[in-house]
Amino acid sequence: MISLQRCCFLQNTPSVSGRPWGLSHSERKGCVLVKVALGSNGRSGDRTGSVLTESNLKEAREAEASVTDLNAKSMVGGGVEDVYGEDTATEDQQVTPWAVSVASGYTLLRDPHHNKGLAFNEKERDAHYLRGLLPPAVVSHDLQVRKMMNNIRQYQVPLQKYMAMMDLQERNGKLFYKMLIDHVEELLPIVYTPTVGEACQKYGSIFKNPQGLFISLKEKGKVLEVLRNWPERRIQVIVVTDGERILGLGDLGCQGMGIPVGKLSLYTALGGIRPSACLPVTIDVGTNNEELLKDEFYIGLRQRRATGQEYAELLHEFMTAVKQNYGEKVLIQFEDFANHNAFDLLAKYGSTHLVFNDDIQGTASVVLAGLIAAQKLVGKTLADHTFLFLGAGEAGTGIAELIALEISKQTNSSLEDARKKIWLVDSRGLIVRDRIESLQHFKKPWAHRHDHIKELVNAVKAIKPTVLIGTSGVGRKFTKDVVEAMASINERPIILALSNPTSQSECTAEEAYTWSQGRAIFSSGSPFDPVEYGGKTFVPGQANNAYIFPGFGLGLIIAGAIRVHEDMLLAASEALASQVTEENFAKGLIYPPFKNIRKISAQIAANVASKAYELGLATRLPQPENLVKYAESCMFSPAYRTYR
Ligand SMILES: NC(=O)C1=CN([C@@H]2O[C@H](COP(=O)(O)OP(=O)(O)OC[C@H]3O[C@@H](n4cnc5c(N)ncnc54)[C@H](OP(=O)(O)O)[C@@H]3O)[C@@H](O)[C@H]2O)C=CC1
Ligand SMILES: CC(=O)C(=O)O
Ligand SMILES: [Mg+2]
Repeated sequence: MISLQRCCFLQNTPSVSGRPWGLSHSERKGCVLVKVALGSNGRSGDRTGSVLTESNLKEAREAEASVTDLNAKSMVGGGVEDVYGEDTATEDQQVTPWAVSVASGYTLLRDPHHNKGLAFNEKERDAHYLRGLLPPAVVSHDLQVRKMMNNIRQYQVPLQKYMAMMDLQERNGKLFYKMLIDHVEELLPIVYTPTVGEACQKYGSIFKNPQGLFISLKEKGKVLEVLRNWPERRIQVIVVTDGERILGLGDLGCQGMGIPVGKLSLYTALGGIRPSACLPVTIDVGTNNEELLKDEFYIGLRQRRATGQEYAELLHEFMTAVKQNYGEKVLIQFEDFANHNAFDLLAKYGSTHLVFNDDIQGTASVVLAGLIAAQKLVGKTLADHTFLFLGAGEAGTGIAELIALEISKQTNSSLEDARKKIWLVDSRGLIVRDRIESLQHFKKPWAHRHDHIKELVNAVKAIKPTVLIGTSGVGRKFTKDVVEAMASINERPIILALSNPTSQSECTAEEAYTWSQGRAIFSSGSPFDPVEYGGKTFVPGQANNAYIFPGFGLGLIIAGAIRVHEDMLLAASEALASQVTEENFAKGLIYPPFKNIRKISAQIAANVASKAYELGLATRLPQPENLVKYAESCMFSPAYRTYR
């Protein structure tokens, strides 16, 4: 049967009568209703497949005709009859949420997947009932980008730029992605760190339309149904957070949604995954953030975080439902979970699902790439270095473990031996053997024999690291003393201040270069502008997992990988390191610029896919001959399509 009661989008509906929207103009006249074929259980049928068939089209037309009749009752005396009862409706009066679904005319202009705005050509304006809905000018995609960039640049406040970009994403997806691809270095700090951090802090106030799925404790027992409410069926990548450790900003509860949304827009712009294949998810189990719990604009569950069995059950239901709904090969990226859950989730689902923890694994891969590249600048192999971390959580121990793995492979030594050159400091000081009993499990491998040291500067003086890495989530911990100590030990100290957003960075680029008299090789998690020091310009690099996860995910997808393996992380690091050019090295950079990121992502994807084939974890057979070309050919293009 045809129902007027349910809302669904027909933009993916295969053409009926050769037209993309299914109904003729006369059929659409006054069209304001959704036409959804209901299954026997009353649920809508395949919402992305052929919703309208020839047999139910007749019914749809009849249904529409009855509405056209209603619309015809416009009153002559200036008023229009309130046929929908909108003027008289009150909250306690039950009404049906009728909605529009046909992607042509006014609706087409509001469909972000197909809207082209002023770029609709004359023929399309005729064929798709756009006449009068647009001003006469027809402009190119490029001009649209120039205009939007001009608009965005007028805003002084980064959050305004962020909101303008989110509005654009909802209005015209292809324009959003073209802008992001063409101006990646300028826009990355807006849609991603640091601005996305502020957006999450204020997400309740700026929230307009759902950009992803919210799965809260209220949905326990119904997660599969919730997944089915998402309009797209062919999901390939899910980024999921529970909002407990959003960047270095702590527990932002449900408002962490900005992170999966931002990460997935990078999956598309940087890694070429189709936007419709991306699903942002926030699991809401409450928040321990008292300010948010008191905030009238907070959009999440107003309760303290569920833990233990209640937490585990919701997560398990989600993981099971994802596999059931999207199959074995959907990639689930865990993002910004607190470390007391992150390691356990990765271990629990690593053998049953295609899962990847970006904070543990993606960060590790990007830092290892930078260190491999840095060999050219400092003339040392990885095994020649001594590493000291401030912060021994997901990022810190994740990076440490991958460095140790690479050293052990390079030197043919055991992992235990390789770990000996790596030291970590947490909030209580240097991690040493005496503390082993009280350490969380992921810190234990790093508890080497040494006297207890509380202060970082003293740890630097005692351990004499050649590489100092900040993963504490706490800003300004690389003080003048600390940087000067690094500079007194090393001709070219490697200093990576990875914590995000900028406010949490362990030091600024200016501090690193100034306090080391311009000798530091510096990169940070959030971007810093170039710095003038001693008559020279220093260009800081950005050590951010955004270099890795888009290409990594693309590699898994093109190979049809079913599991993530640590050797794939090493393969991604090698690919990224190999993209650093002599020109980059000459500027002191250990990462290539983001402006070439799609090319870089294709290289990473090819290396990761190749490793998946080698490990027998790939299911897409036969293996494409040229994986780089294949990866490039699979990438989403933001070019407009021409409509019949
Ligand atoms: N650049 C990038 O690509 C990435 C950056 N990050 C950033 O790294 C930061 C940390 O993330 P993550 O590892 O997941 O967080 P975790 O919470 O897992 O780890 C934080 C670690 O820092 C330690 N710490 C906290 N305060 C201090 C302090 N004052 N002195 C010394 N150590 C301290 C904690 O110690 P204790 O264990 O004692 O509490 C803990 O070991 C965040 O800001 C995040 O944004 C994360 C992933 C990627
Ligand atoms: C970059 C990132 O993943 C983080 O800061 O958490
Ligand atoms: Mg993260």
